[in-house]
Amino acid sequence: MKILVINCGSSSIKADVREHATGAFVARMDIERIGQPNATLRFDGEDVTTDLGPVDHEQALTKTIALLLQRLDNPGAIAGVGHRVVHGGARFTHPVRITTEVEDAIDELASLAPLHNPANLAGIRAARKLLPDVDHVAVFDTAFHATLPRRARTYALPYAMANDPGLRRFGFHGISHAYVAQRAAEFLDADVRDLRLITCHLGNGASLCAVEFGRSIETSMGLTPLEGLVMGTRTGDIDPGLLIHLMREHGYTVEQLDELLNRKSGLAGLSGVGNDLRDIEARAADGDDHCRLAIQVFAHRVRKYIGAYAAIMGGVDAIVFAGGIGENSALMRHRIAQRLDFLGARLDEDRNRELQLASEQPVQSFSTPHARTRLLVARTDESRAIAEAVSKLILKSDELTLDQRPIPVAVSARHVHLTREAVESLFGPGYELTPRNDLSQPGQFAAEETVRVVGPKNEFPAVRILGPTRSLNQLEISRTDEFALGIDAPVRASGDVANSPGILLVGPAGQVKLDQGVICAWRHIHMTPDDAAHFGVQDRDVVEVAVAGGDRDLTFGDVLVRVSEKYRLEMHIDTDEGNAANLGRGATGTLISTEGRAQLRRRNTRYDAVDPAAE
Ligand SMILES: Nc1ncnc2c1ncn2[C@@H]1O[C@H](COP(=O)(O)OP(=O)(O)O)[C@@H](O)[C@H]1O
Ligand SMILES: CC(=O)OP(=O)(O)O
Ligand SMILES: [Mg+2]
Repeated sequence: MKILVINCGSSSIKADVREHATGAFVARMDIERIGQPNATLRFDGEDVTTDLGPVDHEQALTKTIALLLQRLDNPGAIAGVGHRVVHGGARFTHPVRITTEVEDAIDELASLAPLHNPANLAGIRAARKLLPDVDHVAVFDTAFHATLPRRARTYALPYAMANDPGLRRFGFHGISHAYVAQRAAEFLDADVRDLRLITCHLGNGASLCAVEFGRSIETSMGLTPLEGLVMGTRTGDIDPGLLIHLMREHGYTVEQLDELLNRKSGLAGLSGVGNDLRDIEARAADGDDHCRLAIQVFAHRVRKYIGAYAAIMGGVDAIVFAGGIGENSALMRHRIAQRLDFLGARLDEDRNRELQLASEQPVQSFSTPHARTRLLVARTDESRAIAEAVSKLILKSDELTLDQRPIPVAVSARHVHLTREAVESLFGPGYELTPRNDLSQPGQFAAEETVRVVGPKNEFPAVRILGPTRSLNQLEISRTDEFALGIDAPVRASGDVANSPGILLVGPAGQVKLDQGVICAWRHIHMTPDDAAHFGVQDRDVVEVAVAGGDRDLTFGDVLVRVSEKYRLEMHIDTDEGNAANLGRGATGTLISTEGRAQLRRRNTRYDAVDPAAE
């Protein structure tokens, strides 16, 4: 199976055709200087370049894709196209098939990755037009960091802002960090799940990642790819007070700050000779002080982060360098890795200087033989990682696609459903409930009205009524509520109230004593027949759902599937279950397994005692 991988940068396009089983390159094409008077095209790393004239991403791809495919024996063999997308926001935590709706979502994130997402999207749109008959898959830089614990991904802003799922630290270069961590583990003959690694992706963009037992737990980029290390043209960390100062005292506008921090700073800004470290190193060797300073500030920042990440993980088994700078600059590696002996990492100067990566040796060590912490260089290969993700998704969906549609999770607080009769007894004859807000399930609403619920031990003064009225009264509470009320409620599917305990409800116009109807709701997923077909499940199946919400990942067993045309895809859990998984109320929209994808496993158990008419 051949996969075309497209990585559109702001001024470049890299397009590779890879054989998915071996990762071998079948053909490759590099286009550079897009947006300048003369963009250039080069195939298979050859020395000859062809001029393309002044082209944008779409024009460049339109002119060249056919030429690239002509270089294949069988151009029709392309099974799928993978696109690197830098910002996937809170929504995209695993690779997805691209639809127009996914394109729009990528577009909405453009302001958070101004150097990247617009270019990524231009490439996607052009490629989908040129190759309309194959699957296009977006693979996100942010996805690997979906496991960042809350303490690492939260900015210390006022709580409501800090808790906004769109205002967190996301992290980038995840495709590379994950790939490099895996390769390093193989080199060390260990399982990545047993290792604490610091991966240093030092390219034009640069970031570090603490990969603890296979998962990203801290990374240097944040909401945008601007936080953290010094980069080719980006500042990395800077006192936010400096921005306020520039705005107040020097009248900087938003556009000017964006330009300054993203495009005019970093190695290019300090050195004054551009963002290519090779040029900067050459000038520094000739005594240029600006270039020396650029190198010192860059290396100092990386060292600082390495120390921090070792502290966070309580130690480190290997520090892995990758990216154009990490793989090629022995000088920069030396500056960064010298005097790390206190961490158990002792640099071998000769090995560092002589080290050359090759395709047969994509990972090499440059620490002294018995160092406790290994120093490694690993060749990163984002396009191979993307090709693997795309082929995995295509192969999987050819079997049974169980994992693509994320399932929103809603946490239900205690509430009550009432019959028309009960509403009239509590609020007066002819009384109609007043809708307060719509619920996600079509036609359902939370009412303005509440009732007092009186249990043997305690009472709840105001329990929300959910409308419209139903054929049965039903009070849904959590296990914790049971203790408070002093009542033993069984775990039941909605509508299945036979032999459940009763309770006293009190309203402004009267009270209703229920003989039965108090249940602890059986966690369940509402879905349409289309969702059910997608997941390969039927109404009343019992499944397992893995959630990665807060920093308390959890797999829920015994989740009941409810299928109806009237439903919308959503899983309902109660407050105890939500707290156990650290899920914010209604906040976390998707279910993901520990691998970063929703997981829905069919089990043999079927539950047949539910009355389908009750809901
Ligand atoms: N031999 C080398 N010595 C020093 N720096 C190098 C060398 N080769 C590449 N680089 C640097 O690597 C950086 C580009 O890294 P790369 O990972 O290719 O960038 P991108 O993020 O655009 O993919 C540039 O700063 C370049 O100067
Ligand atoms: C996210 C990022 O900085 O990517 P790149 O290194 O390709 O600029
Ligand atoms: Mg890069």
